[in-house]
Amino acid sequence: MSYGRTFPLWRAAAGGDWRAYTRHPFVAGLADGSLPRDAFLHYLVQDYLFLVHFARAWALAVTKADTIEEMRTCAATTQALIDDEMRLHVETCAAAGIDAAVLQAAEERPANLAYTRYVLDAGHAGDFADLLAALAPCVLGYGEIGARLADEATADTYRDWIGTYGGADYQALCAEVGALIDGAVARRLGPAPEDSPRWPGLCRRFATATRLEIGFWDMGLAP
Ligand SMILES: Cc1ncc(C[n+]2csc(CCO)c2C)c(N)n1
Repeated sequence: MSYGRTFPLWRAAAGGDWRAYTRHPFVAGLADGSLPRDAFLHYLVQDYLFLVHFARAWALAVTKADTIEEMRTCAATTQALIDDEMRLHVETCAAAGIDAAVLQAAEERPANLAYTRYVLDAGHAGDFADLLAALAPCVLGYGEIGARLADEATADTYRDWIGTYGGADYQALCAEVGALIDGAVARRLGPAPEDSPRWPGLCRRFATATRLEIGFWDMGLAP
């Protein structure tokens, strides 16, 4: 999956950390069904809290956008997050006896806090491009993982999760976000963004968020 022009460059700049994120043992356990159920549910509860803050980050992106088209994509992503993605969490947890009140009252793990607040700070301290560089590993990494597992999964234990991220709707969102990033970077860094003095900083933001994704999977394996 390339999801545009910029993402493959940022992914390459993240080096081995990208592979450690997208081929983490947690991901392998989703693919072959060996991930213990309690680890998965613990991850989902933390991920619900994560999504609350990611919805805030995409809403912040609306306020940092420069064009109506950028605003529209960020507003649509905020809504999809709240209405579609969070539903997977709420419904899967409800089926396991974890109701909405328990989800909302759960305590955030430090790895979760670190990641979500890093992304929000990237948006507060920087501009739209900084925020997108911090958001990209999350959106596009899950797209890459979902597409691969849709092909390679050997068990259907976690088919709902895999179907959410490997499915056509989510893959279309990834293509849209990839195009949003390409346009935003071209608009702010010019036609040869790799030559801009801002380029290394954006690569660094992407790489940091990638490491925080690894930390999130690690946390998932330690209920
Ligand atoms: C730790 C963690 N990383 C990424 C995602 C995936 N994700 C988060 S927000 C969003 C919608 C668009 O931003 C998507 C797909 C997740 N759920 N949990």
